[in-house]
Amino acid sequence: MWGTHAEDKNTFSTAVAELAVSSLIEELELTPKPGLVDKQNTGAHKDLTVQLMRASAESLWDTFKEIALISYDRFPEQSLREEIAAIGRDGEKTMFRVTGGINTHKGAIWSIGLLASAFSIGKGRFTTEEILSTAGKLARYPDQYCPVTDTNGKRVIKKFGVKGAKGEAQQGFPHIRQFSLPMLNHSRAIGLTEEKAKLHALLSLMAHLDDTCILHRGGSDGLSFAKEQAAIFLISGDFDLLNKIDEEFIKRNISPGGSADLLAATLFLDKIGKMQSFNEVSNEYQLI
Ligand SMILES: CC(C)(COP(=O)(O)OP(=O)(O)OC[C@H]1O[C@@H](n2cnc3c(N)ncnc32)[C@H](O[C@H]2O[C@H](COP(=O)(O)OP(=O)(O)OP(=O)(O)O)[C@@H](O)[C@H]2O)[C@@H]1O)[C@@H](O)C(=O)NCCC(=O)NCCS
Ligand SMILES: Nc1ncnc2[nH]cnc12
Repeated sequence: MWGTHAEDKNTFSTAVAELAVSSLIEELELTPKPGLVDKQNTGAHKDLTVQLMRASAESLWDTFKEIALISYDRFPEQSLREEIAAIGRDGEKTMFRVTGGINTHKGAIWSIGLLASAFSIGKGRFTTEEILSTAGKLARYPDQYCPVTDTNGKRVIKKFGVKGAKGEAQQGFPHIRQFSLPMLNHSRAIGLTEEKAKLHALLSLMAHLDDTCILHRGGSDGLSFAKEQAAIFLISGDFDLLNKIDEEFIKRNISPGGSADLLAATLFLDKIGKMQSFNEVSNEYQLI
């Protein structure tokens, strides 16, 4: 049953916000995640708790809804890029207010914000590939109002010559496309539980991503160690290893925050895909 354009847009955007926030919470609750906050411990983060991260995730509901609202049925173009950047920056302010200045979800606002915008541009009908490439296109427009502040990411990108969160998005999220989404689906196909499939997806990101959060805390030795440990886990398939890797990451102050954000973005796309298949089977198009 269809409503007016304004009603459809509002219903759609509410659903997008639900999907985005529930993806952040699903990532948070996935346990055991090496070096990250989860239900078992706060990983390599002395200033974070699972409650604070949940509050941060929930505070971003309006940000994702506004991004979806403003993007609905638009074209990926410079003006839209600037409009969602302004909403994203307000979202960052909200997050910092809720967390007392701690960066919990900046990378996630960026990545899921762009994907939510792309999904909304296509009014929910884009395939995963189209969402990823449209998000990449949006990210490639220059952000002329971006403040010239120094960030951990910018410092690390300059020092180590990596692409960081911006490059990942501008290239259309190659690590999601090549590693985490295929790994999630493969793990399900071989009969692993949902929890294990998501842990596989996370570790597949960690094994390949140049995570600026790890580089900032542990330099290139920290990053090489993290990638190696993730690869050892994936080859072994031994889930008990995750607790040992967690202990080691905590000792070395390693936090794969960038991989955590990309896992949340992967879960967001996965939820979209599932919802679209359900709609196809029921032979009607409805988002919620
Ligand atoms: C383009 C922006 C993402 C800004 O980028 P920049 O690199 O300058 O900013 P950072 O402040 O460093 O944040 C980038 C966050 O992205 C995550 N990340 C890292 N590597 C990757 C990667 N290869 N691919 C994807 N994502 C990645 C990472 O987020 C996680 O780490 C957080 C903690 O990091 P940090 O702040 O360094 O904190 P600590 O380690 O605790 O250090 P201390 O300071 O305490 O010592 C964690 O919370 C995760 O979120 C990076 O932090 C973008 O923000 C931007 O330009 N936005 C403008 C608005 C806009 O255009 N929006 C459009 C769509 S909404
Ligand atoms: N679970 C988590 N722990 C620490 N930092 C994060 N950034 C995003 N998710 C995170």
